[in-house]
Amino acid sequence: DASSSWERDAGPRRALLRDLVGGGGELPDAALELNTSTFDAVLGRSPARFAVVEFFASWCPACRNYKPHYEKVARIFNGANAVHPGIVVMTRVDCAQKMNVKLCDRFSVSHYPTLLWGPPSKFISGKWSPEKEDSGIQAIDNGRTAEILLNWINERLGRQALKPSSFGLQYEKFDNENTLLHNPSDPEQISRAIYDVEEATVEAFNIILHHKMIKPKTHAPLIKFFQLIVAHHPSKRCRRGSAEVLVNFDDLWPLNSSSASSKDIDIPNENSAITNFHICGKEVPRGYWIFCRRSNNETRDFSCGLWILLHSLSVRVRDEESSLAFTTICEFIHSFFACEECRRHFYKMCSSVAAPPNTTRELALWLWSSHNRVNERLLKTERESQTGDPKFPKMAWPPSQLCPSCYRSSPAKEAGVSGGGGSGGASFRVDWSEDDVFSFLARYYGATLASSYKDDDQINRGGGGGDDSAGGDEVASTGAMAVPLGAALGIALASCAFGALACFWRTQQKKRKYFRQLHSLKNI
Ligand SMILES: Cc1cc2nc3c(=O)[nH]c(=O)nc-3n(C[C@H](O)[C@H](O)[C@H](O)COP(=O)(O)OP(=O)(O)OC[C@H]3O[C@@H](n4cnc5c(N)ncnc54)[C@H](O)[C@@H]3O)c2cc1C
Repeated sequence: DASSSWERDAGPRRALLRDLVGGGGELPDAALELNTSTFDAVLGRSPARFAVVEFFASWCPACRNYKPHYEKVARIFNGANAVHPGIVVMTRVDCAQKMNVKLCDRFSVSHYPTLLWGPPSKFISGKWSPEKEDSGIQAIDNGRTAEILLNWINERLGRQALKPSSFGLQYEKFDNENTLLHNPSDPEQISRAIYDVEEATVEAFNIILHHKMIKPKTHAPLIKFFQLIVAHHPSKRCRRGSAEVLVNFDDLWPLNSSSASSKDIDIPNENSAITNFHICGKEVPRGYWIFCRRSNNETRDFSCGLWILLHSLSVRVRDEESSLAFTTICEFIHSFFACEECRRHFYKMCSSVAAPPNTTRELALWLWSSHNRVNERLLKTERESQTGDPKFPKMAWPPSQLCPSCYRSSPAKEAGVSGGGGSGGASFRVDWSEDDVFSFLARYYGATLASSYKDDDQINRGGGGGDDSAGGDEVASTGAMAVPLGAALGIALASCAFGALACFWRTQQKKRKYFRQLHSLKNI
């Protein structure tokens, strides 16, 4: 029968697979990492009857935490030491790599990680979309843990009578390593985090474009987020660059009423107008992570920078803007943070709020406590899977070294060193003094974050050059801003009200439409 023939052929399959993965098959990872140029060839040569492809993004923290689970299953089927080689080939594709963007598009990857299952031949030059049932490829809707994924695979193979019995996991014991350093953030460094905030802003925008995330239903959340960053981004060149994109938004991504809710909005191609817009200016640093720099290869940077961007926005909005800023941040993360677990959890936290924040203080504290809840959850996950950055363990934040007065009582269990634990709500069972926390956040993500921007920009990058340099400009976004974008926009921005900016933008769009109509009438 099918299962015994699989066992009989295990030897040749093993040899073939070893060949396939190269040399002695001693790969650091059991799952095969594929890219655009190897995808079809490797799957085409695979002796396996089925393939699993994990589409992930190297910046996606949830994908990193998922990797040990996926690897556990991959080790059963792939590689020289596989117990059941050649039945299923387990692969992964990094969609964050530019060269793989088209490949990921072919399989309609809209969140990470996405797991697809099917015969290898169906993947070769194949396509998949959630609406197409007949492609021979199927989404693995729940493969959250190694156990669940293996059960799913067992079930599929059982249907095909392709397995001798259910494959089991051989669990490795994870050391509960307790050697993470207690390393609270250096207060001096936060002023340099503004470069990371710029880089995260650019990265977020690139991801949105590359993943064609601008659709009829995400149009409004993106416009609102642009309005928020035009008014309150801590970096002047990001405020200026995003204002230019915002003013041209309707031309770049026209919302055709006939495309209503389902069709994609056409993504501008490489040669189109969008390449003329630089959301944070032309000189924005790339790959320069300072504050968010990782100590090993797997963590931090973009997601760390994104948090800091959100915190820096939260302390800059005005009381009367806080409710709108809250929904804007929630909708932005929900629509555009392609880390599936992250956006789901974050949205849950947004939805569980009884009433939106009414003041800057409420908004900043809500974001801070939500971040601490994420820290608390991840502290446990990262310890179990050893996927955290050992130099930057998750902790109840701010640690007492940064803000002693934030702690009402002695922070015995602070900083996650003791395991944090705690079931109850925000933040590691710390008795916080919220007034002090707010003052600290306002200082830390407000003035301190922007404090050395000017000097650093001039000294470290020779001023960045030209208009895009943040160099001789005032940095703080709150209060009056003068962005040289023409009188009308200048007036709207000078009022620096994010709500007013929304009104202005609508008026501006109407005016543009009116002039366009006038122009076409003249042509007639
Ligand atoms: C909105 C959002 C939701 C996320 N959800 C998930 C998830 O569900 N699962 C997952 O695996 N990953 C999630 N992540 C990623 C995760 O939170 C971290 O960003 C990632 O693990 C990198 O951690 P880090 O050590 O750089 O510190 P980060 O948590 O990224 O924090 C960056 C910096 O912010 C400061 N900070 C820390 N805590 C606070 C706080 N409470 N308030 C203010 N400042 C603080 C510290 O200086 C820290 O270095 C999410 C990220 C974002 C932006």
